Amino acid sequence: MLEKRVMHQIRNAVKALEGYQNAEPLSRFLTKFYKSNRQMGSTDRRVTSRLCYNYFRLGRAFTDLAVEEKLVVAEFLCEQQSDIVAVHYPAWNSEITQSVTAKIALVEERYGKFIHEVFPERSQLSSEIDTSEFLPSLFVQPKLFIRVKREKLPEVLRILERAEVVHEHLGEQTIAFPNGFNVASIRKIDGMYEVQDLSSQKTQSDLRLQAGEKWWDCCAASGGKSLMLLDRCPDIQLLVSDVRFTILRNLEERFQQAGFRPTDYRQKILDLSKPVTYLMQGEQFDGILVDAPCSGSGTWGRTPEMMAQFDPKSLTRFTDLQRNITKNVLPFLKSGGQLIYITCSIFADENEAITDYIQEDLGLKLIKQEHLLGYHDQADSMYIAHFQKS
Ligand SMILES: C[S@@+](CC[C@H](N)C(=O)[O-])C[C@H]1O[C@@H](n2cnc3c(N)ncnc32)[C@H](O)[C@@H]1O
Repeated sequence: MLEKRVMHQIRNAVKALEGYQNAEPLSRFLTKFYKSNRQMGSTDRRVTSRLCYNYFRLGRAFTDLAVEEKLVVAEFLCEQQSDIVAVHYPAWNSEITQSVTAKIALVEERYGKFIHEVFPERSQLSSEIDTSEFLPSLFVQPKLFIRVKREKLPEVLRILERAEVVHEHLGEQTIAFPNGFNVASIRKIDGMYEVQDLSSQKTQSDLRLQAGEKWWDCCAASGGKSLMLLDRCPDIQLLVSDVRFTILRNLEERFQQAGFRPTDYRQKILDLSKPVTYLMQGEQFDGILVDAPCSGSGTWGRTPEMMAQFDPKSLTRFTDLQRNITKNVLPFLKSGGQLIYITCSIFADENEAITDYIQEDLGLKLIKQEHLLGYHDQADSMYIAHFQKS
């Protein structure tokens, strides 16, 4: 019976993996896959998603193994209980609750060294990244984090406790939930929080903000960092911009849900890969936030399919864009103003090398740079550098 069920689970996962063409995020593909395979019930869908995500957590390792065998290895490394391991490799079943490091050793006993093959372009990693901690963390699904509005924290904590929801209050405004938790199902806290990774929440801890200051979030996307700025200091004058019109529409919706009115901020569509002087009417800002487009390599724990797909040549496209964006916003920063450069990358070319460029070529003074190493906390890893214009 168990064997039959496991065969069925593997068949579903293999079918999904064969259909996935790498052209879109795995989550989007799986939603479509389940729509066109309506016979799959909720358990089938849950197990298929888990198997596919675990499969991609092996990154570029085990390329010579059959998909079925790779699934067994992935389940062993990523899970604490697995019928697939129990059926296909019972010798590992009693070891499955061991630490990831111990399980890596067991896998290496059977297949030889593999851990350094998981992550692409390891030689490019910022020197701050400790691979002995980072690589094993790739087999652990990150947690879900929310940032609660300052004034709503006691109420949110009360509601979560009454509803007996498993959560950790990590201090200040941050609450963590086990991975896979559907926070939207707690309707009573609607509008009181934003889903935002722990490291992302830490990017503004050192920021000095004063009422009346003019700030520009120039790669705003749907406004995660901007909402945090306004939460810290609602009386700043905020401009948000992004190259994509559709994304700013999402921002408007999100700001509205968070209780902000369209008059609380201004928005522009700006392509900062080119100079934008003619569109900025001589504006000057006290602070500019550059949350730059990047490889996203610090977030691949959430999107492990990207590890296998990543094309190292795309790094130059990102680093050129990062240089151009920082250069093109600089004329609009007041003298004495702050520039905050952020990536969710762990590659030195997108982090320290851009910081060197901003200091040496653009002439800004580096105040502080920091890697927010999420692998200690089941969170994303990010980089932040804080500059001042003389
Ligand atoms: C890392 S995301 C920003 C995330 C956002 N700040 C947040 O906290 O949710 C980078 C953004 O840069 C934007 N971007 C990409 N190319 C750009 C360009 N040439 N000019 C301006 N923005 C650009 C992307 O559309 C994307 O929304």
